[in-house]
Order: sequence, then C-alpha cells, then structure tokens
Amino acid sequence: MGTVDAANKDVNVSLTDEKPIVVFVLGGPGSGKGTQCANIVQHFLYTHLSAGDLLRAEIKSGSENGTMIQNMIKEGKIVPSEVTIKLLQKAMLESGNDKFLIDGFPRNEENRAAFEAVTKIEPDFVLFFKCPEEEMERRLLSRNQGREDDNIETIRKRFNVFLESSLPVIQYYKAKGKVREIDAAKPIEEVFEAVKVVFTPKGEKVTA
Ligand SMILES: Nc1ncnc2c1ncn2[C@@H]1O[C@H](COP(=O)(O)OP(=O)(O)OP(=O)(O)O)[C@@H](O)[C@H]1O
Ligand SMILES: Nc1ccn([C@@H]2O[C@H](COP(=O)(O)O)[C@@H](O)[C@H]2O)c(=O)n1
Repeated sequence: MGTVDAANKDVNVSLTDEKPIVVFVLGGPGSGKGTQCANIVQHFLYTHLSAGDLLRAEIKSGSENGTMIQNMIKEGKIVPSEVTIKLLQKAMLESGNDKFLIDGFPRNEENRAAFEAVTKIEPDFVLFFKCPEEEMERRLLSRNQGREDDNIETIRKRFNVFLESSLPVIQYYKAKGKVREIDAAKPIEEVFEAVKVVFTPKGEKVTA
C-alpha cells in the first residue's frame, strides 16, 4: 500500500505511490451487500470493510463520537464523512491488504468527494445491488441481528436516505462507466454467480 504517516495520530494514509484496489459496494439497506461481500472475500481474497460495522464498533468502543454516531444510526442519517473516512483509513492500514471491498460507502455526495479528496483513491468499479424495496424490507425485518435500526420506522428513513442521497452517487459513477449492476432480488447463490462474473478477469473462466 502507499506511504503511511504512522506518526500522525489520526492515521492518515497518504497513497502517493502504489494505490490499493478499491471496490465500492452499494445498494439499498438489506439488498445483501454484507452477505455477498463475505462470499467475495472467500473467493477473491479482498478485505471487507463495512462502513456501518466500523461505525457500530466505534459506538461500542466508548469513543467520544459514540453517542453522536448512535443517534445518527437510530435516525438512519449519514454520519459526517470525516468520522467514517478516518475509520476506513485506519482499517485499511491495519489490514495489510491492498484489495478492499468498501461496503455501504460512499452513501452521499459528501462521502464520495471527501474520500476522493483525502485518499486520492478512485474505485476500480462500483458493485451495485439492485433490489425492490418490499424485498429489502422483508429481509431487514427478519434479519434478527439485534440492530437498533432494523425497525420499520428507521427502515423507512433509511430507504428515503438511499433514494435521496445514495442513488445520486451511483448515478455519478454510472456516468463514468464504473457501475456493475447486479439483480439482488434473486436467491443468494444466484446473486453470487453474477457477482463472480464481475470479479473474474476477462478471458478467464468463472470458477465454482
Ligand atoms: N439474495 C438474498 N435472498 C434472501 N435473503 C437474503 C439475500 N441476501 C441477503 N439476504 C438476507 O437479508 C438480510 C440482509 O442482508 P445483508 O445484511 O447482507 O444486507 P445489507 O445490504 O448488508 O444490509 P445493510 O445495508 O442494512 O447492512 C440478511 O438476513 C441476509 O441473510
Ligand atoms: N457511509 C456510511 C455508512 C453507514 N452509515 C450509518 O450506519 C447505518 C447503518 O449502515 P449499514 O451499511 O450497516 O446499513 C446507516 O443507516 C447510517 O446511519 C453512515 O452514516 N455512513
């Protein structure tokens, strides 16, 4: 990975030479991003970084930002980019890998522009899991992982934020030819078959 300013307490990763491979994994809440990222990690040796998981870990760690993050998540709102980007940078640095699936980020234009400005990283491509809202709602209401935001009131707010703030980011990358869209309404195994095609280099055989 690029140059790391280890002396900086905020763990700034300045990627001036070799840039890591970054794939942004986007899609509505419950579209199956985390599920498919776990499969991709097994098959293609990426490091999976979920922005939501990093924020939830930050709450648990008792950090000074914990209460603010918890309140934002309960309301389905987007945490300020500065906070999330620092967590992502730290996790990238600590992973020792140079291939990342960044799941649930960028969630809005502020996330996108700030990440690019701070890290100078452009994603190789954006994996977009497209799924109807009714299916995502069903999945979230039966996820049973004890998440504070998996209740119908917050789910509806998350859907609105996705439509208003996250879809424009997907449009931005679509205009750059970077979006690989997957039909995420299918069963998990079928979705992964389509994902494998995207990650397999052209000319190579898609493996089982
Ligand atoms: N293709 C699928 N068919 C049916 N259920 C699925 C499918 N993919 C994932 N699920 C289930 O739906 C739920 C949500 O999936 P997952 O956590 O992967 O979504 P997500 O997009 O990461 O959600 P969030 O953005 O809220 O973190 C989980 O219980 C998961 O097992
Ligand atoms: N870039 C992000 C990602 C997430 N959040 C907050 O976390 C919540 C849960 O995210 P999941 O990806 O795990 O569903 C999300 O609703 C936001 O409140 C964020 O602020 N910024």
